[in-house]
Amino acid sequence: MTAPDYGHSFALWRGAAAEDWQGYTHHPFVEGLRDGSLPRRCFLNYLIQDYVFLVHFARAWSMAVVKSETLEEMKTCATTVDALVNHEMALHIRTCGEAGISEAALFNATEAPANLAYTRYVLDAGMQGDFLDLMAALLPCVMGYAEIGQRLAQTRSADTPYAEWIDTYADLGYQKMCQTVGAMVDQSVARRIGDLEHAPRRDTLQKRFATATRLEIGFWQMGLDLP
Ligand SMILES: Cc1ncc(CN)c(N)n1
Repeated sequence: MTAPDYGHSFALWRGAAAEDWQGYTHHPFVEGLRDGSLPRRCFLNYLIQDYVFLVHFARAWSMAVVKSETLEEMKTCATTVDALVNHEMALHIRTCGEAGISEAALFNATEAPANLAYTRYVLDAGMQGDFLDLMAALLPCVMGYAEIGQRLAQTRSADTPYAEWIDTYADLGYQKMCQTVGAMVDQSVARRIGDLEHAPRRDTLQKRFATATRLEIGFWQMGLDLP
């Protein structure tokens, strides 16, 4: 399988967080989506939480619009907000709707602690830091699902009931968005701090990426550990 190109900064951050990245992208929840063994109630509970997650993630990407320094950054971040609220969430609304869960119920769902911790961590990264702090905390979410979607589309069981979920993230449109975001982050890094590998902020940014990656693991785990 050829590794998709999501940019140099992402590749550095991902490489330095390799063990956590593996734990995130190959979590038992993900394997359950791939082979179809994930219980339906776990999937629905995850989707409910993920709807709320996406609401707050859209807020974080909106903050990135505010913290942009160029029109190009602004456009890419605004497009990502649109992709989250108008496209990705459609999957959640449709699938939960088929299970009798209304959109109002999704919007008003009580956030699980792992969900709350993750989204507020990212929002805080943006409030305390700058555009790059925000990007380092946001990339595991965006690129991780792109990697998972691509791998699962190629290796899933023919009869997994989670094909629609997998296709949402394997989709060319989603993959292209990740490449655009990855290229933007490379330019944003170069513009603000030059060579990432030798920048004084290298470790801080790396830490933000690694923390968000571990919070993704916690999110999957929440999906398995039903209340
Ligand atoms: C928790 C989580 N992480 C990432 C994604 C992909 N946008 C998502 N929907 N949910």
